[in-house]
Amino acid sequence: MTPLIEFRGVGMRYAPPLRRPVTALDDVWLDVHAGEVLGIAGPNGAGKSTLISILLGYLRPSSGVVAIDGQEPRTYIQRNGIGYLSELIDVDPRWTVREALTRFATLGGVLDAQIPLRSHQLMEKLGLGDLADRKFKHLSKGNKQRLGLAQAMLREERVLILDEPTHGLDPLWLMRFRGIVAELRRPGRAILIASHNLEELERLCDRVAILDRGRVSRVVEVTRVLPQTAESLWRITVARGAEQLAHVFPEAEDLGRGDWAVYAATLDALNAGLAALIARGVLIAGVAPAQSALELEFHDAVTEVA
Ligand SMILES: Nc1ncnc2c1ncn2[C@@H]1O[C@H](COP(=O)(O)OP(=O)(O)OP(=O)(O)O)[C@@H](O)[C@H]1O
Repeated sequence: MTPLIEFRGVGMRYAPPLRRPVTALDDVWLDVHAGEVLGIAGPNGAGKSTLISILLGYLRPSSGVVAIDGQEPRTYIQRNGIGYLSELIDVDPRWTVREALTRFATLGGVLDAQIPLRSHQLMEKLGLGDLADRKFKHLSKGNKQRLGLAQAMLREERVLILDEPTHGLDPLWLMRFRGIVAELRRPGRAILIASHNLEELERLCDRVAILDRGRVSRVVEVTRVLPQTAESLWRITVARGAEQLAHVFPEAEDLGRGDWAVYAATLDALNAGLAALIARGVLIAGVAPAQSALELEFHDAVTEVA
């Protein structure tokens, strides 16, 4: 199956006047298929924004080829449009939420007759209904982010790019956002999410590309299967009987607030240890990997810069 988005040996070198050139992307190969949600992670300066700018047609790569549905990004976007949530949405501070959405819809080519209903639906979905007449300058950061999401969803584009989409969202909207992304999934659509929040990416994406200093260091298939490494670190939360821990897990480390870090080589060993603790009267309130599988991959993939 041909990917909907293709990066083929893409390089990007900035050459700012009077400053040393910077290689922001170096030989990037990446495919995103229709129906897929792909995460982009990487430390500061890894090249995430540059990659997105190239995909949006704002920048032309210095080398290699980027194609959306087999076309050069600008050509594809002129013909089909693209859903895009920028890291920080910025509009005329005097516009109300309704005005902003209407203008975005007009610019995006939504038919005039469909704009009121479409705007209304999205304002309701994103909890902006009561804020429809509030000016942009009076919106909180989270409200602005939800307005940004609404504008990115105005049209049923096949490509959706979300740059730090959960920035500023409160815990309630963070949870709702997962449902929104699930709803946005379509067999014919590719969704790209750039974020520093690995936990979010792990929940939302099928695969996560980890960028490090301009290169795709690795692409991680995200599964909800717990890591089965030779030696795994687990966080267990103990409601009662913590003094028993050292008998079963001699290297248990107190993380505070009832949380303990314990090593167990396998899931079987972990379960045997938990059973032994329960037999000793320990009341366990929670068990989770101390680091998620994606966090472990991220730390392995990203080399520390001295
Ligand atoms: N316009 C520019 N001119 C010169 N160098 C630039 C320019 N834009 C980005 N860079 C450099 O390119 C590299 C990649 O930057 P980019 O903004 O793409 O990274 P990022 O992964 O999005 O970082 P962050 O997580 O901090 O937003 C960095 O070294 C950055 O300093």
